[in-house]
Amino acid sequence: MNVVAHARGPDVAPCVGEGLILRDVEIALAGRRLLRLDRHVAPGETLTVMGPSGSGKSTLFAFVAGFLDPAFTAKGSVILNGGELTGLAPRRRRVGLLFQDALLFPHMSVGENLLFALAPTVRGRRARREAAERMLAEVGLADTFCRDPATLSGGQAARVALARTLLAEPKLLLLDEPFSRLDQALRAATRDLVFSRIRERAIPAILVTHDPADAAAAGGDVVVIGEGEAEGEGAAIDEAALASRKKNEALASSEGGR
Ligand SMILES: Nc1ncnc2c1ncn2[C@@H]1O[C@H](COP(=O)(O)OP(=O)(O)OP(=O)(O)O)[C@@H](O)[C@H]1O
Repeated sequence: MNVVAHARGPDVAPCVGEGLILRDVEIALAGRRLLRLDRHVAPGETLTVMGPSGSGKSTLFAFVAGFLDPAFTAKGSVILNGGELTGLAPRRRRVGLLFQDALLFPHMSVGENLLFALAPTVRGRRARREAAERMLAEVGLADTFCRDPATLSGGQAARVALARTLLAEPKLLLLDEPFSRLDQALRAATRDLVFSRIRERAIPAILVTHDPADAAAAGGDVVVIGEGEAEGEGAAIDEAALASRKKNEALASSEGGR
């Protein structure tokens, strides 16, 4: 067990090189700079990126995941757990993505969707099925292995998408407005599930959202990119993030004291 990777709390500094570093990342389109970022995201933390439509949020994800359109030029480093990602083929980057839509394969059962993504390190038909069943139980969907994805509610489909992403054992998660299609009640529950799994597994994550409540639930730093940045809106976002951070730190220190 890698105890260091799971250690958290205000008094436990992450080891050098852990997590995600975006170092002097600059992306330009037709010679005009779209965005610049210089950030460290510790294991289990989520950096929230906000900005108006067209400010480059999806482009940032494409760059980090390795499928940036050649129309853009990019500079800088993306370093994950000490290793440089830029230059690696997308499938070798171990980046998990969650989108607005669950994007489940409609011709496969829920379980088959999960098995499709399962890391190849789990060998043997039975072990693979058990791993998928365990993950479904973890997201509150035990006994849905044979279900047709078309029969799931939006919230259930979002949970299956999370389970599928986690089964691939990603080292980094990119969350592209994954809660925006859910109604208010489901949204809160799904957010809690996603961010608790991110913290438990000590995965660094980046969240793109337009909703300050998502940013607050993520609990990490918030960056606002693009020309549309409004002072008042930024301040409200920072306040929400700060309140959530304080709550997380209080939780972490009470856990550490146990
Ligand atoms: N393949 C492409 N070729 C040229 N320009 C592009 C391409 N893809 C996106 N763009 C432009 O790049 C800019 C950034 O787009 P991007 O999709 O990253 O914005 P976004 O912040 O994710 O927007 P939204 O919130 O609407 O999803 C926009 O001006 C967009 O029109």
